[in-house]
Amino acid sequence: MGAIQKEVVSFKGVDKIYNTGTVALSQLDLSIQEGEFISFLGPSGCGKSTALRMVAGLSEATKGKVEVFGQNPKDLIRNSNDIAYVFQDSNLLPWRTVLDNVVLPLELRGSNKNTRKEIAMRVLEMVGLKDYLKSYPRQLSGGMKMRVSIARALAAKPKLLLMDEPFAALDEMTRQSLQMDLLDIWKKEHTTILFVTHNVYEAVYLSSKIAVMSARPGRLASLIDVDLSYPRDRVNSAFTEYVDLASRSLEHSLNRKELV
Ligand SMILES: Nc1ncnc2c1ncn2[C@@H]1O[C@H](COP(=O)(O)OP(=O)(O)OP(=O)(O)O)[C@@H](O)[C@H]1O
Repeated sequence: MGAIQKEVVSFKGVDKIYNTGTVALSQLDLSIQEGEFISFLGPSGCGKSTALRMVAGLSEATKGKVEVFGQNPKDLIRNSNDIAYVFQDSNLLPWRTVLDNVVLPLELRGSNKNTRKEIAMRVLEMVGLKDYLKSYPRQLSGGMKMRVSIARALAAKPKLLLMDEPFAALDEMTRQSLQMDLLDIWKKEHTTILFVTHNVYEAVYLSSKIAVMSARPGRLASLIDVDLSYPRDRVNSAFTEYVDLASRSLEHSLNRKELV
């Protein structure tokens, strides 16, 4: 008998119309369960970031409802550390060391100095940077900065990690190495991850589920369960089949070609 799954995020009939008149999302319905690694895959401008921002309580639905752990995301963000957000840019404070950047969210929550350091060491070890505590962001490569950013997000032990194209600016080797580490972290921390990408290979490599979005206004074009064990082999034929499936679904959603 399977374990009972708990709903982490729900979009119910969500529309988002910006005050410029842009319809970013239309009738988005989606339920995300605890422990899932779900990717939003879609063309540029289809509303992926808009959807993520709503989950983070940074933007509100024009119509419909977004809930996280059954609550309004704005309230949840205000009252808990349950949600953390990692952006494409690492957003580190240049005048703070690696350690001081990572402890920042804990500092803001008022936890004591020893606890902060202990937690920071743990998460920096997880991302392979425990020897860089005293370095400044300018002394790090792009991949290392992103690792610090991920460590900072993990420091508050979030139950839900939101990631908006975090590896988009990195070279392919660095991207692949961070993808592997992220999967290890996901397994270790038992967190739920909502990941935005427009890279089909990245979505198939990482996700337990892929939400393919259609071109603007963004709707859910299809939901793909990626039934492959981890770690995944990028040259395996089953992997390639999922890449084909997701690519065709994307193409279909752009109305360029009908599904065969
Ligand atoms: N604050 C805003 N005000 C007005 N329009 C906006 C705002 N934010 C986003 N949009 C518009 O809403 C649409 C969806 O944007 P969004 O950033 O969510 O797409 P996306 O799928 O994440 O794109 P990309 O992959 O290029 O980052 C776009 O047409 C964008 O121009």
